[in-house]
Amino acid sequence: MMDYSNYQTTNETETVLQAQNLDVYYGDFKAVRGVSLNIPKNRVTAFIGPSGCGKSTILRCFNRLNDLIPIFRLEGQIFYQNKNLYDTDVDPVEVRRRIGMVFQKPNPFPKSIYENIAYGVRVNGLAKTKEQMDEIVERSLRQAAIWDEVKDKLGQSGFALSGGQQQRLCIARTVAVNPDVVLMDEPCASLDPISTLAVEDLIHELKENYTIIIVTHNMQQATRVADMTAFYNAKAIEGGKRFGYLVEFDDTQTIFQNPQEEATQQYVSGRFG
Ligand SMILES: Nc1ncnc2c1ncn2[C@@H]1O[C@H](COP(=O)(O)OP(=O)(O)OP(=O)(O)O)[C@@H](O)[C@H]1O
Repeated sequence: MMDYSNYQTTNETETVLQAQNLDVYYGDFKAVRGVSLNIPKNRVTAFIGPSGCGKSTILRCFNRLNDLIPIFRLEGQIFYQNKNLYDTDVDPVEVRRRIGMVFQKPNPFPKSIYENIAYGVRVNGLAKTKEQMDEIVERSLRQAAIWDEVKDKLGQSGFALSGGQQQRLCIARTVAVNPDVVLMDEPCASLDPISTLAVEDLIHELKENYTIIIVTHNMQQATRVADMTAFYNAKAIEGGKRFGYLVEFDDTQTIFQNPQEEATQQYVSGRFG
């Protein structure tokens, strides 16, 4: 298996997250094997690959979200700014503030638009006054390119928005607590094409301030939004199970136009399986 932990990208930049020889187990089942890669700062990295190759599993390892699954176990290391994320003195709640997550289905809180943003800001003690809170709410909604659509109805329920607006509200909620990294697990999977383009435009803008990792099944989307692309594959083992592994990680253009591995070539050209 290829080891990309020392891989230098052509868009050379600082590394924010580094996975080293990552194995992930669900109970006795080793779902992901031997993943090593560096995630570059202020870039968009896409994870692509067939169903079950472990894209979401690996993504969730980066903010310790799998800790919530009792049978989950990880071997190997993940370093976040050179600190092992799984060290015993690391607080997973603080990890999830600094490494935020946007899910496949928009999941606003059953609260007002304003409160969807204010809640996390308040819990994290990031606003001292009402004015500061108002400022953070506005700035976050502006960053998520939804301010103009909601500024006159901040008191209305988040559920009253369209799916695409709800997803941008969830992105605003994520950036409101000043993360470094935003993980996105198929963020456009439940959106129509217009909303998808709005979220993709937003991803372009967000990378100025944040590092983004996006899982996507849509290869055009990877070519539109990602600087780097990691292609994972799944290999069959005894008992009808499959494990996921990293096949190739490179600039998006190289992955789509001139990959090193035959399997990558087949996947990106749609000749797969
Ligand atoms: N909570 C869980 N408990 C047990 N096994 C799990 C759990 N979550 C994922 N798996 C297994 O881990 C493997 C990787 O799943 P994962 O969802 O990470 O893949 P994926 O590439 O994101 O797939 P998809 O593209 O279909 O979302 C699969 O074999 C899956 O069945």
